[in-house]
Amino acid sequence: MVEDMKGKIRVFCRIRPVNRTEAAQGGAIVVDKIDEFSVTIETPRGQREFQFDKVFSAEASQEDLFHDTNRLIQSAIDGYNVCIFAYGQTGSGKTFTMVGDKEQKNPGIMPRSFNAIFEIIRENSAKFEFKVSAYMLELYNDRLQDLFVSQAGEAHAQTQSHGQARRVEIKRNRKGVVFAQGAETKEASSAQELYALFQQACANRHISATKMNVESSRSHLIVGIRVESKNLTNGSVSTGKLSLVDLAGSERAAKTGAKDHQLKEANSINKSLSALGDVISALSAELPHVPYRNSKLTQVMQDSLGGNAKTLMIVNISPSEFNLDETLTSLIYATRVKAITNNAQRNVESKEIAQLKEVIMKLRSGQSVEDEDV
Ligand SMILES: Nc1ncnc2c1ncn2[C@@H]1O[C@H](COP(=O)(O)OP(=O)(O)OP(=O)(O)O)[C@@H](O)[C@H]1O
Repeated sequence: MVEDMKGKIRVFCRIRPVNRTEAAQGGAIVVDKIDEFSVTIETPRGQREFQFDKVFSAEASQEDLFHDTNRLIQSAIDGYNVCIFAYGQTGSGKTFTMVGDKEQKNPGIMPRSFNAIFEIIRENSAKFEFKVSAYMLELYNDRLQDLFVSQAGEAHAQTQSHGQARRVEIKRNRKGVVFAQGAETKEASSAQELYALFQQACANRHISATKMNVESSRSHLIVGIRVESKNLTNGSVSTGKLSLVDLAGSERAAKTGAKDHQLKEANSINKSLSALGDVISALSAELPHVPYRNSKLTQVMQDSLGGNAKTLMIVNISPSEFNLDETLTSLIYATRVKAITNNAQRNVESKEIAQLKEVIMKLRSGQSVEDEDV
């Protein structure tokens, strides 16, 4: 059974507090939240106003933001394909929003989602049986890295298997849901376990960044959580996916003074983000061809943009005059995303289909099948 729900991608705008560099420069504050849905920006050519599904001021807490995000976690458990992603220039607060601060005094959407998933599971455990599994990837210079495979481990595996590192490839199933073929998927039975997996992934991300002598925030971080729930009354099985994406910064190379490998990296980030921009333009203009295949990032996000997902974009911006150009660009970009329509579908299979799939799995793995299995 598939339940359809057409809807626009929702876009939140979050303004971060003025930082020390900006304060030291003494630049003016040019961004203002004028009501719950509107933000203005003072440009040399006059004031411009932008509307979003919600605007969060610099005073908004992580709880405030999650309060408005929480419903999507329930949707993922109900069998929808959900994507939440943060977009914005470097230092605009994407990682703060998605992950939180380093000490986790102010956890962001990812750790809060882990807790919320298992809270909902606990509340429904009398009627449903749940299975939660996750994959965690980073995308750097258009290369996908499985964050459950440590760099050191991979180097070892490469020598062991004559240089054959496992490749992660982005594929789509019959229903158009994206999955990462070749990526390790790990099960978690509590929020703590899921968070421990996330920490392991972050540690591997850090190792890989150090080896390449780059900041880990120069890569895109993709966390995919699959929630399978079996209705104990009628045996139907629903499968939802929650994708949480912390994109790399969107600033121009010229301003940051990037050189050599930094330039290559900035170009690659710009390439993937501009491919994302092209996809967004094509979708918002309802063009017949959408160039998803132009980068790995757009392939990863294919089902979240114009696909079958319920998607939320959080555009993070700086309030300061110093970042005026980038902020304006981000706001224009986010406005285009708002125009994209997705067709959210709930993935539920009847008891009979779920049983048949189990039988096929057993047969494929060489197990015997009993009469009562069919
Ligand atoms: N809403 C906020 N409240 C308090 N501090 C914030 C907020 N947003 C961002 N910060 C702080 O600003 C700094 C930069 O934020 P963050 O690292 O999240 O930016 P980013 O957009 O992820 O940058 P990059 O693209 O380089 O990864 C961090 O020290 C972060 O803790």
